Amino acid sequence: MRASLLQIDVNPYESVDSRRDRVAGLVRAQSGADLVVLPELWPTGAFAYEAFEEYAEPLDGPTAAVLSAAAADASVWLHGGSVVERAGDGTLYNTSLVFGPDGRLERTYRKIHRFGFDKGEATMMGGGESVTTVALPDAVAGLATCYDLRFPELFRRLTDDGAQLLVIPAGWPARRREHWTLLSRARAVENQAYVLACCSAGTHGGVEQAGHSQVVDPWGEVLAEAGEDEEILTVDLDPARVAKTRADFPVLRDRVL
Ligand SMILES: NC(=O)CCC(=O)C(=O)O
Repeated sequence: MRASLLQIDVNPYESVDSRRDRVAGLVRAQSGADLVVLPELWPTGAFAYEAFEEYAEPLDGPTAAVLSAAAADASVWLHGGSVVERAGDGTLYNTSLVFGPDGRLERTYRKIHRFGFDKGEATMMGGGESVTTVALPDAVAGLATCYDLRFPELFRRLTDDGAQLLVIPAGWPARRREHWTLLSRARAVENQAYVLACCSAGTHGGVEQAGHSQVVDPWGEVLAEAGEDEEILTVDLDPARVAKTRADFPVLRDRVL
């Protein structure tokens, strides 16, 4: 199973429309992959709070349309990172969209843990309530977004629900980069699962992004790690390694709580 993580530069040097077109072109170029992953809130950047209202969109909005077409053209599963969703009642959510290779929207996930303490998404957005997995042809993927990474109980729930890959789009700040790479590895080791952690690059809303997207195997080995600039990581995964790791070193079996 081949996965491509697109570490997109979210600097505000291009409009949201041009970025959508550029990202769609990058997705179309990944036709050899089985799964393509984008970062959190890549159209605006995760810290461009002032742009959230303007670019909020329904689940069949402009970003979904562009991603659906790109997934179908490349014939790939596409985890489209996340968008600012405007729900029917007007509430905003940080919502991930997963498309199948025919361009159909197969799954959505509303970020459960909102970041921002007393501002930002914590006050502007609603929190998701559903722990969400999606069955890909070769593996079950568990969905989480950025700040969710700090909450191991979510990942244990995903593992209990059958997740073999933990897919985490993010807009993680560079000033906490050590936490990003450390926690990504920790979630892989403690759940004996692949972690596909896809961050953005660049600076927006005054926040420099961590980059350093990485793919970690079920033993905690980093198979690939990006630098700080826009970059594409392409990695071959063997989902059978998840079952083998869990059988050879059965810590999940030995849980007490
Ligand atoms: N976009 C986010 O969720 C940021 C999370 C973050 O900055 C942190 O956990 O640290």
